[in-house]
Formats: sequence, structure tokens, C-alpha cells
Amino acid sequence: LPPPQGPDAFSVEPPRRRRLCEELWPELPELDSSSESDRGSGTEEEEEAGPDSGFLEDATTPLTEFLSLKREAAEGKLHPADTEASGGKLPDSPLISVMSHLLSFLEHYGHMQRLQEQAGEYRSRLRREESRRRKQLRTLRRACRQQVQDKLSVIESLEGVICEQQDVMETLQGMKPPSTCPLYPCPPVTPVGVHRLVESISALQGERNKLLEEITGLRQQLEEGEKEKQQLAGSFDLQVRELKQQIEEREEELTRLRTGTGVTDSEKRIHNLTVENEGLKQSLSVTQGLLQQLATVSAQPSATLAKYVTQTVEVESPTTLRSLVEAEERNRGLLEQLQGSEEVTAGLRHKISAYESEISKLREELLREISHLEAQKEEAVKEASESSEQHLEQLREQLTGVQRRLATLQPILKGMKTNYSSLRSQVRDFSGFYEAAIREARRQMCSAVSEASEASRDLLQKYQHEVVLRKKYHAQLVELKGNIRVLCRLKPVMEVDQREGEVSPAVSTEPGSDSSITARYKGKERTFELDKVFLPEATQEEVFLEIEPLVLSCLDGYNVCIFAYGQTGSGKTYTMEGVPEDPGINQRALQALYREMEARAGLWKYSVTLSVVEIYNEVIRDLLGKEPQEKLDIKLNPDGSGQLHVPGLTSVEVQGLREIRKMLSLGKRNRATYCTNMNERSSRSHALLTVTITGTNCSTGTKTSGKLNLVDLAGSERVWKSGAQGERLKEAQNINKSLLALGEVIQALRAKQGHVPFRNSKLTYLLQDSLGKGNKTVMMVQISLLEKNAGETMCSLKFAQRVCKVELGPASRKIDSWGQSEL
Ligand SMILES: Nc1ncnc2c1ncn2[C@@H]1O[C@H](COP(=O)(O)OP(=O)(O)OP(=O)(O)O)[C@@H](O)[C@H]1O
Repeated sequence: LPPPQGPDAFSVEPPRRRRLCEELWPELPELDSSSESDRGSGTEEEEEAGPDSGFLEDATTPLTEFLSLKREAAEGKLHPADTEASGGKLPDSPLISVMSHLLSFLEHYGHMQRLQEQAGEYRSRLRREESRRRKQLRTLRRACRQQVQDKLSVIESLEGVICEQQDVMETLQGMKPPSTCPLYPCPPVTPVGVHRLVESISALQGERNKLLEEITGLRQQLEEGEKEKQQLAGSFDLQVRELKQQIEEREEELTRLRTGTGVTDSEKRIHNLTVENEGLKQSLSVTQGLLQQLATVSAQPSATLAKYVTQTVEVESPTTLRSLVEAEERNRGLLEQLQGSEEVTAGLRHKISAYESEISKLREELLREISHLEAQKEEAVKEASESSEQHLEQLREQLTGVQRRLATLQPILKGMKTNYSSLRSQVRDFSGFYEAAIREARRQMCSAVSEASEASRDLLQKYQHEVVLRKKYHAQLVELKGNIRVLCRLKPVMEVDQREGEVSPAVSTEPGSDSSITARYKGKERTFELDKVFLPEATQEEVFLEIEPLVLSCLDGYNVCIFAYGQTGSGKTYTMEGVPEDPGINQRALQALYREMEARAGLWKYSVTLSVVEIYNEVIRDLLGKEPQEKLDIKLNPDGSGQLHVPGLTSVEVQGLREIRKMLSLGKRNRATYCTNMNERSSRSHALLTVTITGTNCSTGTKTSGKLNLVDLAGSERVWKSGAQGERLKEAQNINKSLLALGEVIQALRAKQGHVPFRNSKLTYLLQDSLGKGNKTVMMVQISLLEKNAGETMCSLKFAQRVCKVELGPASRKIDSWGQSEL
């Protein structure tokens, strides 16, 4: 095998190689914080690196310094202001002081202060993030450096081996054969030895190639690390931009607030310039950081690599050389970019200095303005103090006046105090005085009450006497009128009758007389003398007024019976019940009773009970009961009083007229009503409303019990005329039977017979206690004026005449012209 030709790496001395490796990664000693001496130790190898490597070194030096200063500042070794002053060659920026000055103005506004604090927080976060990123970067670089050192140590050991081999080779080559050697002076090297050497050299070359490959791999790793670093730097820049944007937003908000709160134009301009300046500074710092990274990572390895290539590898590998030349070209491009960036940086610095000078001018203006304001403030304070002194003087004068007034008021106050103490003693004694007065008043009241009770007793006695007299006279009056009274009411000719042509009257009255009535029937005329004849024009009220005293006598303990008698359709129900808009006797009687009861309230207490029964076909039915169809019987009261009573009959105690109306409407609904050809709503039953009034005298306790029977009798027409048949015929017969029985009872009473046939019908039996002696009865005979009803009219008037002859009291009655009754 041929020996290696030309210069190779093995010709380089080991210490020199070590220095070359160190130059390949100049940031390694920097990161060890011991780079000052290493960087400063310019060696002859560096000078041999050519003009390009020297230029690169010169260009990277200030950036390296800047980086170190920045790092130191980050590590807290230097104050940021010092860093900028020394590394960036910038004067101490007044922006921060102006800013702080401006912010001091904002201290008056709590909200602005909070915003400022937020901005500070964002800045500190930014700084923290920056330091974190730098730490990461340092860690990465340290790891890379460790790897490189490891590789270098391997290379060194290999180089040592190679050197040894070379020494061996040189020794071998320089060895002279012994003079005794037959092959001398050119002793042949044994092929085996040479072959072994060649083999070892080629093995070493293979190892060296491997190492070179490893170096290439490491370079690739470094490049990848660089890319990662750039990505990190990019993301870092993005975060920084976001944070700056947030700061800018906060500062804009501050600006808005400041504008809203009325800062001067100079302050606004200063603020705007400050913001712009800050932005420029930030862009400058970003650019510088970028340059620094580029210079640190790209340029320095390239420079050292160039030297390395020049000295070692170039001759061996054209491919590597080509790639290194390309890297060199890239480095040159980066350098150009660096130069451009530096120019931009210089321009920005110039701008910053211009802005700072303007800011300093504005600051001066601001200071002038502040001093002017302070002067104004002092003046205002002076004026305020003068006015307050004047006010104080006035207050002093007022105080003096008040003190003078107080001095004059002192005696009055003293007098008031005396009065107050006397009042207090009076108040203390008042309770005793009050109790004594109350006792005296009670005593006087008791005596007055006793006197009054004596007087009232006298009055009460007089009143009771008067009541007794009134009752007596009332009874005498009623007796004079007659205890049984027969009234006649003429039904007016209705429209329906006029339409049918039934207008010829069969009844007439005498002018000037209100008690005689003349009826014509079958060519005969007959005059009847009754107690009262109501003409067709008579109102419901007129009718009731006639019987009101009798009704009211119930309150004094009388039993009163009021009948409505007459043929069907003659107006019985109208007279007794009336119509809603014009009520009849029933409701008017109850109203009058309640009126009177109210008038007697305080003297008498009354309770009113109500019962409504119907007598249909000689059967009594309870119209207020739950079972109206149930038949009731009349029996003697088991209390031995001899009174009659109807077991099971509903007797409702009513409290007022409203309740009575309810009961009456219930009774009306339950009443059996059938149609006949005489009247569409002809009642075929007797309706009996009984009002029992029990009174108690409040002072004497005397009790009275009166009963008012209001009877709407069934139609009295003759059976043959009503055309009734079958069941209806039975109804008519029963009706006529009960009416006949009523006539018989009245006749017996008139004749003062010992036996009065009350039991002949349910009606008379039921009214037994109201029809006897001492009771009062009113018969309201309803008659029609019409010719067609003349026969019925005649019958009704004859019946009325018979009743009229009955004498239930001492009053004598006129006897009619015919003398005797037909009964
Ligand atoms: N004085 C009167 N003024 C006005 N209308 C009357 C008068 N009398 C009766 N009427 C009317 O005549 C009609 C028949 O009267 P009502 O029903 O009172 O007769 P009645 O005798 O009760 O008949 P029934 O025996 O069938 O019950 C009713 O429409 C009633 O309003």
C-alpha cells in the first residue's frame, strides 16, 4: 500500500488542534463565564485564519459583549439602565423618568394606578419569560458543549494514537540498518512490517473518517438545535409581542384615561412619543437579539470551521469542502444582513435620540407647566387661608354674640328650671291626685246612676202603663171594627178580557160608599154590605194599610188569620203574594212586622219562625220540608196545653226579610200547581203561610206569642163550571168541602155554638187556634167584574156576607138588608 500523500491532519500538533476546536465553539468559554481571557487571547492561528475570519470575529465581538451584558443584567449583576448605558452605548434614557413622572400624576387616580400595576405585572412577566428562555438556551448550549468536549476528548485520544503511530513510522523510517547488515546502506523494509504499518494507518484513517462523520452528525445536531432554538425564539418573540401588545393596550387605556381626565397637551405629546419610543426600543432590542443569535450561533462556528477547513479537511474531502464553502457563503449573507441590521439599528438609535431630545423639551415644558400650576395652587391656598381667616373672624363674632345672648338667657333658664322642678313635683303628685279624682268621680257616678235608675224605673213603669193602655185601646178599636172583617177586592178588567170582548161589568159600587157592592146575575141585582170594598184601581199598599193594625197585633200576642177567597183567576194570589215589583199582603205584613220589631228593639226581643204548608186533596204537605210529598197529620200537643200541632212540620227561625223571601220562594216552588181551563196557573190547593212571633219584654221578661196565618185558598168555583173530571173532579170536591167547612166553622162561631166543627176539614182544623174567640180574622173576597163570572161572583159575595155576620167580639156589626145569612 502507498504511504499517505500530501499534507494531512496528522501534521497538525495536538495543542493547536485543541485550540482550533475551542475556536470552533467560541461560545463555550463564554458560557463558562471565563471567556474574557479566552476571547481576548488572540493567537497566531487566528491571524492565519485570513481576513474573512478576522472580520467575522470583529463583527461578532460587540454583539457578544452586548449579549454578555444582557445576560449579566438578566442575572441581576447589572441594573438594566447600566446595561443599556454600557452595552448598547446609549445614554441613560429619560423615558423611564418621564414615564415615572407622568405616572406620578396618575397616582391621584386609583384606577389609573391599578392599570399601571397591571402593566408592571406584564413587564415583570415578560422579564421572567425572557430569563426562563435564556436559561433554557444556556442549558441547551451546555449540553451541546459537553457532547462536543466528549467528542474532542475522543479525537484527542485518537490523535494521540495517530501521533504515536507516526512516531513509530518515523522511527521506523529513520532506522538505519546495522553496519553488519548485509543489506546496508539500503536495508529493505520487510514487507510484513510495512504491510502492518499500512494497515494500522488505514485503520486509523478509517477511525478518523468515522470521527469526521460523527463531527458532521454533531453539526447536523447543532443545526437542528439551532432550528429548535430559532423556533423557541420565534415562539418567544410571539409571546413577547403579545405581552407588548397587552402593555400597549394598557398604555392606550392609560392614555385614554389621561385624555379623559384632562392632562395637558404636552403630557399627551410626551406620552405619545414615549409610546412610540418604547416601540422603537422594543423593535431595536428584538433586532439586536436576532442579530446576536445569528452571530453567536452561525457566524462563529462558520469562522472557525473555515479555519478548520483551510487547515485540515479541505484537501481530503472535496464534498465537505463544497459544503463548507456553501456554509461560508451563507455566513457571508448573514453578515450582510447583520450589517444591514446594524444600519437599521443606527437609524433607530438616531430616531430614539431625536425623540428623547424632544421628550426632554416636553418634559421641561411640563415642568414649567407644573411649576405654574404649583404657583397657582399656592395662590389659591393663600386666598383660601385668607378667606378662612375672615370666616373664622366672623364665627368668633357670632360666638361672642351667642355668649352675650346666653348670658341674658341665663336668668330665664333659671326660672324655667324652677318651673320645671315644680312641674316635676306636680307630676309626681298627679297620680295620687288622679286616683282621688277617679274615686270621687266613681262615687258621683254611682250616686247619679242610682238616681237615674230610680228615674228610669219610674219612666219604665210609665211606659209599660202606656203600652198596656195602647194595647187595650188598640184591642178596643179592633173590636169596634170587628174581630172578623170581610173585605172585597174587585179585580180589574185585564187586557186579555178586553180583547175577548168580556168587558160588560156584572158588579157595581155605590159612589160615596166604600162598603157596599151590587152584583147582577140572571137579571137580578143584589147589594152586599161588607167592611170594605176595594175598587179595581186600589193598590196593593192601600189594601195592606187596611189590615196593617191587625197584622201588627200579632206582636202583642194575637192570632190573626187572613184569607183570600174567590174563584180561580179572581186575584187571590195577586193580593196575597203579589208580583215581584209590587208585593202583596204576605211580604208587606212581614215588612211591617220587622219594622215594628226594630222600633221596639231594646224593649222587646222577638224571634220569628216560619212554616209553609199546602193542603191538597185534604192532605197536608210541608212545603219547606225535605220531603214535600210526605203527608203530615194534625195532632194534639203532648205537652198537655191542648194546642194542636203538626208533627214533622218544618218551622224555620228566620233572622230577616231576605231569609223569609228565600223560604217563600222555596215554598212556592214546591206548591202543587195544575192547569185548568179556568186559569192557566190555577191553584188547586190551599197555601198556608204561618208566621209565629214570640216576644220577650226586656225589662219585665213578659212573653207573648202571636201567630199570623196568611191563607191563599184554592179556587172556589163550582165544579160543573170548571169542567173537572176524574182526579180533577176529586180535587174540586175536596176544595169545595174545605171551603164549606170553613163556612160552617164561621157560622158556628157566629151562632156562639158550643161546638165549632173545626175538624170537618184539614184547613179549619189547622186554623183552629186562629179562628176562635179573641182572634182576628180578615176575609179578602176576590171578585171579578166580568159578566161571565157573575154566578161565581154572586156565590163569593154571599159567602162573604155570611162571614160578615159572625161576631167574634163585642163589636156589633151592621146587619145587611136581607137579614139572614143563607148558610
Ligand atoms: N188587582 C189586580 N191588578 C192587576 N192584576 C191582577 C189583579 N188581580 C189579579 N190580577 C192578575 O190576574 C191574574 C190571575 O190572578 P191570580 O193568579 O192572583 O188569581 P187566583 O185567584 O190566585 O187564581 P188561582 O185560584 O188559580 O190561584 C194574574 O195574572 C194576576 O196578575
